[in-house]
Amino acid sequence: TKEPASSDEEGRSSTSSESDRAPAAKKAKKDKKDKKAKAEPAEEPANDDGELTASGEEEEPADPNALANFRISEKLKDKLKSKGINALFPIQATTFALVLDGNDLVGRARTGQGKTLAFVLPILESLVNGPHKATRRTDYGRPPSVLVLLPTRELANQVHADFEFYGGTFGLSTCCAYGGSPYRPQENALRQGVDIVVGTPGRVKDLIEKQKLNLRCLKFRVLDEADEMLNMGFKDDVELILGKVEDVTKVQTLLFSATLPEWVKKLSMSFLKADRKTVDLVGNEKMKASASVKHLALPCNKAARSQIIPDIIKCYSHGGRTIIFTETKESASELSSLIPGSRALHGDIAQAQREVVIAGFRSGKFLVLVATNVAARGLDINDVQLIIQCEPPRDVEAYIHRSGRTGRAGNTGIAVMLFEPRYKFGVTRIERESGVKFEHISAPQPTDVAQSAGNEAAEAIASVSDSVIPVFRQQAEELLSNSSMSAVDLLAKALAKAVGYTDIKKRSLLSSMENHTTLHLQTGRPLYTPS
Ligand SMILES: Nc1ncnc2c1ncn2[C@@H]1O[C@H](COP(=O)(O)OP(=O)(O)OP(=O)(O)O)[C@@H](O)[C@H]1O
Repeated sequence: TKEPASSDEEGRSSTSSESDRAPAAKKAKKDKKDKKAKAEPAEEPANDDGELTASGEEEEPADPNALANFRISEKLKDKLKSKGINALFPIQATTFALVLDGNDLVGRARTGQGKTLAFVLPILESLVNGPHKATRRTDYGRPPSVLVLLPTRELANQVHADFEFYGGTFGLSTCCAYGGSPYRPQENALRQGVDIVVGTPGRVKDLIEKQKLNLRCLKFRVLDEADEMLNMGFKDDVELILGKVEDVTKVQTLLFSATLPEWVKKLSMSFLKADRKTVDLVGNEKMKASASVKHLALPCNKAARSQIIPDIIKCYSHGGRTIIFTETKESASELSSLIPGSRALHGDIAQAQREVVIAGFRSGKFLVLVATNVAARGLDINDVQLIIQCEPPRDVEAYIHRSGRTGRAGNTGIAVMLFEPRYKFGVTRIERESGVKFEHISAPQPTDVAQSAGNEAAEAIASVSDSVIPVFRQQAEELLSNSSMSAVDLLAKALAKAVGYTDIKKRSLLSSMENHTTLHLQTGRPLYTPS
């Protein structure tokens, strides 16, 4: 298998048939947008199996993407509403009927636009109320009806959780099959029979070869983030798994990603039916990365990274979560040891520990994750406000997916990319290939950072109980009477000390090095060099 912990996992508007064809930190205020999807062609309401209704009355009738306008059963609608989902996002609205009506599909939309539910919802409806209802097995020991392949274990877990949550409402069972975890529970579940298997290619291949996983009753196979599976060396495994399905006419194949490089196109030509549909909500638009993310570039020497990153976090994370991406596992571990309160995540960390780290980050036990590309794809974690990339990544897809961990589901976010001043061409390359227009900023100056820390300290004072006053009053009075300063100046000093400042240092605007000063020289007349 290619999944041992050592193999690092760093590793969409037109619908057509393929056969046819430093700004000041204060300025960067978080503004939550309306999460509602904007108008995309919605389907005709339909009735199915007596369970589905399409009254349109309980939703906002004006919204063509309201749940009521789709063949979604009441049970599932209730589940969606319990998560605050009242309308489909454009990628979901555009693909729903295509999948439910039995088509193979290639779906592409920018990061954070809801591609997961774009396949989860129609698959569930198809199995329970749609075309696959009649032939779906429900007996003990049944082989799965759905196989979803994803590049990383964390992502497999996340998609598994969605299928469990939404599929559970119909009594469908799901098994998550990924490497680095014991075989036994996965094999037991498969022996008893499951409806949906979500997994990473290495482990899925192993289970097939050990004859624990049988694909003969498959109705759906889904490839999510297919290009990353190629990057991680899963090409052969993916092709082998797809090739295991004997009667491809009975299987629907769905392929979703925010990026569609060449291999993915080839894959879709070889494994999807000739009359497959393509829904590409990115298309030839220049901007391939998330448009709800503010993309910033900041010059920073390698040596200054650990000094500057905490300050970037203070200025731009607005108290939310931050993910820092490094190019190597070593630098992820090293940087995390230098940034207080952060944890590392990469492919050399044991699987059980990786799960603890992700769970801790999701629940807010710690707010800064230092990760390799293992966290670049698909991860959907609430309130990630800031992404920092320590250097321009080698390929543009990595930039698009990493920066897409923020600004999800209609929210905004900030992505800061650091670069060595002498390698500025890396920024130009990402700009050219992704369509992102970076705003160039310089390192937050210590005064900016101190100011935002001071604001926090001033807010924190409100939470201090009055019980401290009698204890500290005498010192405060002595301080005031012995000093020539005003009470306000003394309080300012006390605030500074409370947030750890005894002095304000300068920082270079060019390299972010501390105690370096940037000089801007101008002459009144042209200078000619001997050359
Ligand atoms: N119709 C909807 N209304 C509101 N929120 C939604 C809707 N659909 C999905 N979401 C939420 O949007 C977030 C992003 O969804 P998802 O992870 O599927 O995005 P994605 O397109 O797969 O992104 P990526 O390319 O990064 O994997 C999730 O938190 C999801 O719950």
